[in-house]
Amino acid sequence: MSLLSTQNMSVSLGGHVALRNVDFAISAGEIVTVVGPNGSGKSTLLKALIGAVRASEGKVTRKPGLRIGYVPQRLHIDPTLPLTVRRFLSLPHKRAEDDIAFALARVGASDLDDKQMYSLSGGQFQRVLLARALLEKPEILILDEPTTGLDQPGSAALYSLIEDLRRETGAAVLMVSHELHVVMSASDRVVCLNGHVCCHGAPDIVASAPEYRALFGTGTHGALALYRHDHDHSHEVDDHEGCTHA
Ligand SMILES: Nc1ncnc2c1ncn2[C@@H]1O[C@H](COP(=O)(O)OP(=O)(O)OP(=O)(O)O)[C@@H](O)[C@H]1O
Repeated sequence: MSLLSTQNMSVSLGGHVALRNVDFAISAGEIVTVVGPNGSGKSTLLKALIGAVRASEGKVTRKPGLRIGYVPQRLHIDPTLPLTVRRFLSLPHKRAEDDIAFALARVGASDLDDKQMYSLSGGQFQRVLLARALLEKPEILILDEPTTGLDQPGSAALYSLIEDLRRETGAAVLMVSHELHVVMSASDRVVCLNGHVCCHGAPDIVASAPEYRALFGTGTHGALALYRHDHDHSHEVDDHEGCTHA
């Protein structure tokens, strides 16, 4: 059974159709990456899956009682608000000190617990958000462009941490990313969005799909070949429906 899925889902935001007729599913333990141009509905898909925005048509199905750890694309913290990392991790639910210490240690951020949230670097902030997601003991981690604002070594370290967490906890990972060559190599499946699902499937299949190339060009293909890992498991059937370009 899928952890999360959508059936023929459309989402309208302020009269604008951000997503239409999306069929999507993610199963336990999978790493699925969502790619697509700016404004193609990637964040909207994630928000619909966690229930933060409503489907205007179709539906979203969640495994009953599903524990989700969500890392948003942006989180504005008022710089005038004194808020330590430890206190932040206890909002909105009070958390046990031990759980907070464990989550921070797990993301390599134990030394940050007394720091003010506004004083964190981009990479430290992302790790704290990941620690907060881990406090949910998630069956699925949902990450919206987790490496935004990080330099190349910083994003490589974060992706490697995400893979370690998946291996250790068995949690599925659903993320949005623009770093195609790195992320696609570490994903079981890639979903390419452009207001609807342009194509999806194993990274190499998507990278060579005409719909994907029409959106992203052919430049990443060589890099993908370099970074690709070997698959010893099977994938869903690929869907090559047509893609409309605005
Ligand atoms: N609250 C809103 N009201 C109206 N339109 C919205 C709203 N939120 C998002 N949109 C529009 O919906 C579309 C999809 O937005 P979304 O943030 O999901 O795209 P995205 O693929 O995540 O983009 P990016 O790569 O820039 O983060 C965009 O055209 C955006 O302008």
